[in-house]
Amino acid sequence: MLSRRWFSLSKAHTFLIRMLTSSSSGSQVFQNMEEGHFPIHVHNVRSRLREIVGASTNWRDHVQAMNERKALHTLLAKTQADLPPRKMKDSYIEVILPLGSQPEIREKYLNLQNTVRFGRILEDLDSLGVLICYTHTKHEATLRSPLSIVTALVDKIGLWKQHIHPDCDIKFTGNVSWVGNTSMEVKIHMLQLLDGIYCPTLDATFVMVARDPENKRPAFVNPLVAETPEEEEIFKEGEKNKIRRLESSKASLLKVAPTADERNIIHNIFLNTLDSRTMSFRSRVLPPNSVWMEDTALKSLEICHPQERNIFNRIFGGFLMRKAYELGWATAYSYGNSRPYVVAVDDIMFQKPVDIGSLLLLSSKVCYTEKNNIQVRVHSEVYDPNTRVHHTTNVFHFTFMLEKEIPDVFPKTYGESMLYLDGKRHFDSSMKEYII
Ligand SMILES: CCCCCCCCCCCCCC(=O)SCCNC(=O)CCNC(=O)[C@H](O)C(C)(C)COP(=O)(O)OP(=O)(O)OC[C@H]1O[C@@H](n2cnc3c(N)ncnc32)[C@H](O)[C@@H]1OP(=O)(O)O
Repeated sequence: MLSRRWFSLSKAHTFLIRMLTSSSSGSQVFQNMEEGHFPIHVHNVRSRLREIVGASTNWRDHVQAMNERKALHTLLAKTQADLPPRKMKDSYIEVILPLGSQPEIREKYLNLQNTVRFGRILEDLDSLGVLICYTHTKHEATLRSPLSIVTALVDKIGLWKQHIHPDCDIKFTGNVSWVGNTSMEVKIHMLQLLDGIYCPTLDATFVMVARDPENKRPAFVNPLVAETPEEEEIFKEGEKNKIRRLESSKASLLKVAPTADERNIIHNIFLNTLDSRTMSFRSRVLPPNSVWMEDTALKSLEICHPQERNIFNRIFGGFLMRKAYELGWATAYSYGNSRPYVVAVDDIMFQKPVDIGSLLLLSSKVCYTEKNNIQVRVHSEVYDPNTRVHHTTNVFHFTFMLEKEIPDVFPKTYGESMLYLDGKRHFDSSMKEYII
């Protein structure tokens, strides 16, 4: 049996979890229920989003629906100061996924190991994150929002439970936790009803960006005010997250050389994989119980049909995450020959929207291993067969844990060595918060 311990929670985070677990009915951080807000059924999240944006339910009407949105330009604020400030509780939402009380919805979420398909949870988190942002930016006077709110980044998703049960109710709670000029950080918690108590199962942090009605330019969002010291702390954490993201982007291995320690790691790998019988820098041998990174690759192709569209007639970010996750899971499974459990997802940047009709190529590799843990990277790009041009749309990072010991992965080329170091950075950052 694998053991995982809850570890290193920030003060603000501990506060939220304490509040969320304090009663069997799942008492809220905010008292919105008293003000007439009830939990939303998960099925209604998408229909609410459609209503807010005025999206078509039939693909044949999508051009007309988008044209109607153009008229909403007049509702955009000229400056952020023109928009009324919001509190954290204003965007607080609870959503119920009643896997226990409504068995008919289980099948969509079920996997062969009799647990919940994590890819489906990723989809729900993404839709909910967007709904939370629309609630924050709600304009009392208008039904339709002029904003197109898109997912820019999945900063981190961490799991506290190894199993998500397919027959127990799930509750998601979340709110906007930090706001910039046009971007919003959203924190979502997922809890599962076990023996009458909602237990923390997963925490997620997303960054969403508001754009104009045609999704062409950034648009201002309402400022956020913190009401209590706890909320101030949550807001400060959002500020720190932004700085951390900027710093790690500056230190990206695509821009700067590895650190001295990292260079040593790579050189040691190089020395350990040289054939000592030859006096050559070219002949490489794989140490026992290890695998070359190039031999871990799996690929898949998706044709992006209208069915997978989001409310802005582009491909739904949750769908992209589910597909990438499932390929990443299969990569970890075939590498380790035993069932992988997802531990963390981090730093999924949505660099470019994916158009309907695109050919989406996903390629996955094991890029770092430590004990029985595997770090998998999935690269996604769209390919235009007419021009033969490729565009990267996302890079996904998944941390898995396996029940059995696994072989070590070894990079062979310089490029693979950078993937190895990048994988190690993501793994180490996940491990700061989660002990496996
Ligand atoms: C219709 C029926 C179907 C129904 C189905 C319903 C399903 C439900 C669907 C629900 C919908 C589900 C949702 C979906 O499916 S959304 C689909 C998935 N997401 C995308 O396609 C987005 C693709 N990416 C882009 O379009 C651009 O890269 C964006 C727009 C994101 C940024 O563009 P650009 O780089 O040019 O932006 P900027 O320089 O002007 O900066 C603007 C602001 O953005 C901040 N920023 C930028 N990047 C990041 C980052 N990585 N981390 C943190 N922050 C970031 C930046 O700091 C600044 O903030 P601020 O300083 O202003 O505060």
